[in-house]
Amino acid sequence: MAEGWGSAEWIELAVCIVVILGAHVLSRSLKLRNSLPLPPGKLAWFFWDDTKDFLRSLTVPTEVGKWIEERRARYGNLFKARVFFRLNVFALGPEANRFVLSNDTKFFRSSWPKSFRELCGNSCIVVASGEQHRRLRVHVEQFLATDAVKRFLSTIEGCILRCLDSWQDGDVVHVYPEMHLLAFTIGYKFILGGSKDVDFDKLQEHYHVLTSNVLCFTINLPWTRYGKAMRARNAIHEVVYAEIRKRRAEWNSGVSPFGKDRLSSRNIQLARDLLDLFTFWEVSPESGKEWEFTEDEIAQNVIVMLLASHVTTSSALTAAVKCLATRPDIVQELREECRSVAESKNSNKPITWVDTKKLQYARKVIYEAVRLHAPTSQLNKQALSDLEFAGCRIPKDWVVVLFAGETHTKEENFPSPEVFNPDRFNEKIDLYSFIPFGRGARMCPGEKFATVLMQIFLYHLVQRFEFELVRPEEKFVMLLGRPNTDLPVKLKSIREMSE
Ligand code: HEM
Repeated sequence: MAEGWGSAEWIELAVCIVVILGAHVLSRSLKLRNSLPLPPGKLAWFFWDDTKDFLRSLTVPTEVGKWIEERRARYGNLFKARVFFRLNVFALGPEANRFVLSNDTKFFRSSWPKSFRELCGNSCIVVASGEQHRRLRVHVEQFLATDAVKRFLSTIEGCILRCLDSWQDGDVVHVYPEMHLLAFTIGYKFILGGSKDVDFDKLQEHYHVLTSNVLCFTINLPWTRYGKAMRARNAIHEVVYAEIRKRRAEWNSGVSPFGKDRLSSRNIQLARDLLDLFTFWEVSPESGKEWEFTEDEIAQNVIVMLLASHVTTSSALTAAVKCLATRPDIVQELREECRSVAESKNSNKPITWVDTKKLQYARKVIYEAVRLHAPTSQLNKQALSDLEFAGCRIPKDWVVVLFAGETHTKEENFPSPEVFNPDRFNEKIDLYSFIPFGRGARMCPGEKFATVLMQIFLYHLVQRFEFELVRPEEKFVMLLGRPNTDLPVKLKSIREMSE
């Protein structure tokens, strides 16, 4: 047989057989994949059909949750829909949360609208993927690990006391704008150092323009939302560039707080803020780079961190005040805990890390507030390949949408879900039923920081004031991550009451 065949011909034959067999196996597995059905649901022909109703459910207080509930009743926990310009699978409940979040970055990348990506930048931690995300994440996690938060406690407390000192007996305060300013001020100091050279009011104004227009059509004209947001973003970039150059000039002259050393995991405690961390991180000599991160990468990251921290924390603080204002019994229990911590020390002394550990009821109040009113209610993850979940196929590039708010308010996950009951956190809670900070590889690295900040705020608030809602009948919901109301509350000073 095959007279005259040499070894080259035999190898060619073997390669052909392997290729044919491989193609056969691949086509079988593809057939199998394609034989799985897509999730149920109607894909509207025109993108606007579903988008307008979905948008209403995100922006009109009386419509929140309706769009999802109607489809869940029709199709179950997994359904498809064409919303915005993309194909989505809406996946509800803890099992879907587990599947997606425990495989985040492996099977999924985060999915942000074009305007967000262009305004925040592809190198910022929330948009970056793969190796770039991992590298940024290592830095951010190291910095936000307990030690940096511990060192920052007195600054957090100082800002909170200044806020509460401006509140007087009998005042009506608008909680959301107050919390927004507080969270922005603290974030600014923690992330950008709070330099006196920066015009704080201007910076805050630019942030306001950026955050209110970050989701929009990307038409860059002077009068469009995108045009305004881009100008605000460029102005913030200039502030950050100026600060980086100032610090690098000091470092070059050897007058920085860490002389001419670079920062690394060995001396990370010397970093004054997140900007130092990104600006002076050590570079491996082989890389040939002068600095680990470019000015643009640093600006993108510090800007997105300040955005991610203050928008969410201010919404969560407002939710906590709203929940407490309707439950004097819970305020009383919280007050007792706070007083007992204050009495265990000289109450004029700054709060310590050990004190915050004792504020366990305050922590449960916060968790319960973000369970009921999750600031980041929706997580969007784009499939990196064809996937299988719950007997259905999720095609590559489709976006899986998870809803924290929906999981948090289902009877099967939290009995009597509408009741504000911090004691439910006495029991162990299933990890994927409670996801206000996400889970998995992209879980919020600022959770510890945000929780401690909120504990300290509640610690001082309830020892100083009673508070009641000015408009108790008002519905309180999160619309695109912020409350639908400024939440006016009337204050009664505790000291005045006991006199
Ligand atoms: C109550 C306050 C907060 C809430 C509810 C919250 C919520 C979240 C959620 C749900 C995610 C996950 C998003 C995903 O899976 O794609 C996230 C990510 C993130 N959060 Fe927070 N966050 C809060 C405060 C903070 C603070 C104070 C900081 C910074 C100091 C921060 C920085 C970040 C960053 C950088 C990410 C992106 C992580 C990544 O993509 O790897 N957050 N946050």
